[in-house]
Amino acid sequence: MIGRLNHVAIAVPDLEAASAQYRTMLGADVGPPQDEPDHGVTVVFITLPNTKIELLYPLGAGSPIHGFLAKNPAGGIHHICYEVDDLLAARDHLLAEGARVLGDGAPKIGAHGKPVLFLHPKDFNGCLIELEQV
Ligand SMILES: C[C@@H](C(=O)O)C(=O)SCCNC(=O)CCNC(=O)[C@H](O)C(C)(C)COP(=O)(O)OP(=O)(O)OC[C@H]1O[C@@H](n2cnc3c(N)ncnc32)[C@H](O)[C@@H]1OP(=O)(O)O
Ligand SMILES: [Co+2]
Repeated sequence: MIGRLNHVAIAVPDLEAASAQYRTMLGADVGPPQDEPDHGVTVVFITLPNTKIELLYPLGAGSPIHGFLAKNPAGGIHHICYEVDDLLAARDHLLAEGARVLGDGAPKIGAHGKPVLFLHPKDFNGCLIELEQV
């Protein structure tokens, strides 16, 4: 069911510093900050030859990454995103298997303009999973 790795997301305490570090120290192709108010985050995408890195910074008081950054003040890997062909079929399969789909179960439009869903980290070995329909 899951296909390619779309991105690995890293929550960071300073988006500008992290962007500059990837650009100058690691020599990466770093995009501009992009506010995602529906998701409560500002994101910066870094394009690698085989996948993307998503730097995450909280946006607004209700950001879902506030708790994570409080527990990990230096930042840390926040989620990984796998591509799927049919997000609703994937969701229904996962629910039938007993996995928890976060939020109300309805896909939201993600940072790439495609529908996304998140799966509870406690159901997947401590790793928050995002599924993106491609
Ligand atoms: C723009 C878009 C895109 O790419 O298109 C994005 O990625 S938006 C990316 C941001 N959006 C999201 O993350 C949406 C889905 N996320 C959520 O709904 C939330 O962040 C939850 C995953 C439910 C966590 O919420 P919250 O931190 O309030 O819950 P909590 O403190 O009660 O945490 C429950 C337990 O899960 C752990 N926990 C929390 N966040 C975690 C993470 N990212 N990875 C692994 N474990 C995590 C906590 O340490 C805690 O474990 P212990 O009990 O053992 O201490
Ligand atoms: Co993401």
